[in-house]
Amino acid sequence: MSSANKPIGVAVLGMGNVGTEVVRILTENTDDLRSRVGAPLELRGVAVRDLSKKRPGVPPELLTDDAAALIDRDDVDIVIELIGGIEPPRSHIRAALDSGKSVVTANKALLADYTGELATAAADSRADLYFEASVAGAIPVIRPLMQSLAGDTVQRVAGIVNGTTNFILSAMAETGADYAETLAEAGRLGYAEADPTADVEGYDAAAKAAILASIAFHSRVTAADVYRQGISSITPADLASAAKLDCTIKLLSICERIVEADGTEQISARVYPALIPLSHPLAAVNGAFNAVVVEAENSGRLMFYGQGAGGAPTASAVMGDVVMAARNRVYSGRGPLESTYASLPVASIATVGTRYYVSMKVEDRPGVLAQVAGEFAKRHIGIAVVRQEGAGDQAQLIVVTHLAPDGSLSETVAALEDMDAVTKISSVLRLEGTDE
Ligand SMILES: NC(=O)C1=CN([C@@H]2O[C@H](COP(=O)(O)OP(=O)(O)OC[C@H]3O[C@@H](n4cnc5c(N)ncnc54)[C@H](O)[C@@H]3O)[C@@H](O)[C@H]2O)C=CC1
Ligand SMILES: N[C@@H](CC=O)C(=O)O
Ligand code: NA
Repeated sequence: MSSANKPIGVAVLGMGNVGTEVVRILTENTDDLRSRVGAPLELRGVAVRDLSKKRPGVPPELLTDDAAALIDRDDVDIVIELIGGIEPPRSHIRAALDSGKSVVTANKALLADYTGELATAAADSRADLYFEASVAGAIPVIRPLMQSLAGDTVQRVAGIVNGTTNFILSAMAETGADYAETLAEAGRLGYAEADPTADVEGYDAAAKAAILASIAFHSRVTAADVYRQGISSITPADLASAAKLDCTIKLLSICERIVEADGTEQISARVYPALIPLSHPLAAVNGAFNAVVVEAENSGRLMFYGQGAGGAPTASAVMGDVVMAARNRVYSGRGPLESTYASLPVASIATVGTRYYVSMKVEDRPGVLAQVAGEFAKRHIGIAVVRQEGAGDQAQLIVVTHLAPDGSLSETVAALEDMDAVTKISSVLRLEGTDE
């Protein structure tokens, strides 16, 4: 048998939402995959946690609960990690890479903090580490950033990168659906993480922002570098208020190159729910769909859109990586290596400027509006819109600002909280996607 025909042995770790679909594609599409790779892709085994669970369509002799032994087999060339979380995936991936096996993973939580370690292990043993599925599910975004845009200078990567929260916010905005029920449905549909706190508190989107920023800006950004705020405090009242301003609310992930007047550069990486105008392209991204807008110096603006979560869409991205890794083994190629030469520092959120929406309960009496406006004016924050909703005890004052530094806005909110006439700060949200 020539080396071009030698089978490539594949091991799958984890058979949940994504693993089940990957095993299905590997077993259903063997002929096409063989033609595309240039050699048969042979499934050697599937590591699962519970051997007693029925797995229709999977030959029982392929199932094992000993992932380490499966990885160690001589006839395994590519390890597909779909367990999720830090351990045991980190140890399994290290074991595979250290022994020269290629790894494909969808594990953004792990990559956000350990890409450095894993990429070094891959480089040392000349193995490949692919992770297209880790950001925005089916949407090709890692490969475009790492390869297609490798000759350009990326300025901004921003968008919606968490399907679960987008599914929840879309349902709340469209039908007034209940937050908890919609989250449970996202779990049933295979969108949510094993612990959905990762989704709703923005950890998942922050991990993805860290991965995107690292690649886009050739630097090492970890999850802890990303400013993060989730959607658990967004209320139906916020969405209704946003609608009155011709806006909707989306959980945004924003990675930007900040260039100071003296030419020094920093990265801003942040995740938060924000109002965006209904006319903005991201406002039309609903359900578990994701969209990523990339702006680079020479390419201009590029928009990537598609299914950001779910078993089959995510498996599509995993399988694209598996074919790449397999071809590299057949034809002695190499996948792209980590690039961190720029080592740009990450800016503090306090220095980042955005527009704000502040909603507060105030006493309904003369002079309050002037007092509130005065606190914004003291810190040189311009007000674009002031609106009162309701009256008496229910009076709600909405203030939308012009561009303001995060630090000044935080000081203003603290001062408003101290005012007798302000009984409650109901929400402080950012407003993105407008011209100023
Ligand atoms: N579900 C989705 O839409 C997407 C998921 N991902 C990522 O893909 C990975 C897998 O996600 P899902 O399939 O949704 O998770 P899941 O929780 O449905 O599946 C994980 C599976 O791994 C099994 N498992 C746990 N410990 C194990 C062990 N020690 N050995 C073998 N199996 C073990 C669990 O029993 C479970 O069946 C995660 O890293 C997730 O963040 C990435 C993009 C989208
Ligand atoms: N839980 C994640 C799954 C895909 O990455 C999400 O909802 O986006
Ligand atoms: Na992707």
